[in-house]
Amino acid sequence: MTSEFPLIEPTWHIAHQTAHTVAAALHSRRVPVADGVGQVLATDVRSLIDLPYDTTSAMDGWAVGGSQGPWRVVDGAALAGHVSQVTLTPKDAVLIATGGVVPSGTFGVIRREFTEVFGDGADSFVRATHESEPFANSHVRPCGDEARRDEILVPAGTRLSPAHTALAAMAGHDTLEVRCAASCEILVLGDEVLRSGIPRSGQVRDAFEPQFAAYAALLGLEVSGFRFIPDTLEATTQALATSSARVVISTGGTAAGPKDFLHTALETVGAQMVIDSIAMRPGHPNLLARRGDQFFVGLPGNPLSASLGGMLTLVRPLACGLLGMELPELTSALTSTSIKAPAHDTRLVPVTSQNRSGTFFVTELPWLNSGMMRGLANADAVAVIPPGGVGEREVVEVLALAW
Ligand SMILES: Nc1nc2c(c(=O)[nH]1)N[C@H]1C(S)=C(S)[C@@H](COP(=O)(O)OP(=O)(O)OC[C@H]3O[C@@H](n4cnc5c(N)ncnc54)[C@H](O)[C@@H]3O)O[C@H]1N2
Ligand code: MOO
Repeated sequence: MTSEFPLIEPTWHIAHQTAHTVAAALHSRRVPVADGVGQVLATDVRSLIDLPYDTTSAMDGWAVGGSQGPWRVVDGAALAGHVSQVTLTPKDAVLIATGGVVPSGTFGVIRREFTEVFGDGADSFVRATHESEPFANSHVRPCGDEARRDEILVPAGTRLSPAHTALAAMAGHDTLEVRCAASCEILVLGDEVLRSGIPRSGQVRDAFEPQFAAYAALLGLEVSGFRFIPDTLEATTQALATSSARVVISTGGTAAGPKDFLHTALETVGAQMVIDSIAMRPGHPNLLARRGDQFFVGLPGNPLSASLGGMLTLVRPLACGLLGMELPELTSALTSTSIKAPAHDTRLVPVTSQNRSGTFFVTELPWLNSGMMRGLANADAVAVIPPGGVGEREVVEVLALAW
């Protein structure tokens, strides 16, 4: 059987899509509902009840049986947590609390401050003091108003927010089925990288340790380790061979320089190339390889190339695929000025975006050399510029940042 891989220098769109397609969703596990926040839902959450379960009052006041008062006060107050057994006739009223189940025969509820009670004992009456209430079903929250039993409330593949877990609990769930996290290890290759202090001639401050563990976590990966690897074939091979993480991200060593060993090391450990460089700038040398169900993503040493070509183009869709989430969506915007791109490569461009009367305009930032981070640090989105570039006020695709 011949494999469709490796893809050598595919287009940016194919690389982005392929990194998602090759990842099969991981197993799932059951967690208490509150622990679901931040996790990715593995199965749809359906309502286990008609929500709300009861027809209740939205106000403290009086449930009345008809539109015309005064109404005689009857016993059997409908307080929250207590179901009144009363059946109201059109001339009856019963005390009701917010959240109380409305008795049968209720025409509507009048809030307490819009009423007056007169008489005493068995001859107590209530009258309305404002014309606005009651009306049919005033302040009544009908059963099933928010959802019907079995209705899908949160679809599988959603990263759960606090509001999602609250909704799931209100719909009767104690536990939720969420995706197991994909473990991830980050290997920083290179002799010249300095982990702290002021870089001197021949050195660069490492751009990856300060961002990638948190960045990978934002993508839903569970970072199990971070290792700095010297620039030798042995050390690189050894690092790849000993990593048991599901996703191994390396930085540096992707090009053809005298100390760029990544391709050879990947071959030595038996990894099969899936994507070998991408027709994009910056980020051309990014690669994706796999060994069984383990993925290796090789990012270039240049910080912007690693962020745009590696994290945004390969690692994010891969993480989404492993977590059973959709491929990150591309939206569209208009360019506020022309943006250049090479004749045969897609260019990823950090931009700022402005909403002008409902239309989004994107503007290219300065500082976009592949060794820089200042442009991306000031961006709120990334524009995907097709080969050849675009003019002013042209439609372009836009990717949201992960943060
Ligand atoms: N002859 C060729 N040379 C290069 C090519 C090519 O096709 N042919 N491609 C260029 C492109 S494009 C890129 S991108 C880089 C890729 O470089 P590598 O992945 O091999 O990475 P290094 O050579 O190790 O480093 C490149 C650059 O990045 C700096 N770096 C490395 N690690 C870090 C770090 N942790 N933090 C900050 N900066 C880092 C390093 O000092 C270099 O300046 O290759 C081009 N060359
Ligand atoms: O791909 Mo390199 O990132 O153009 O500098």
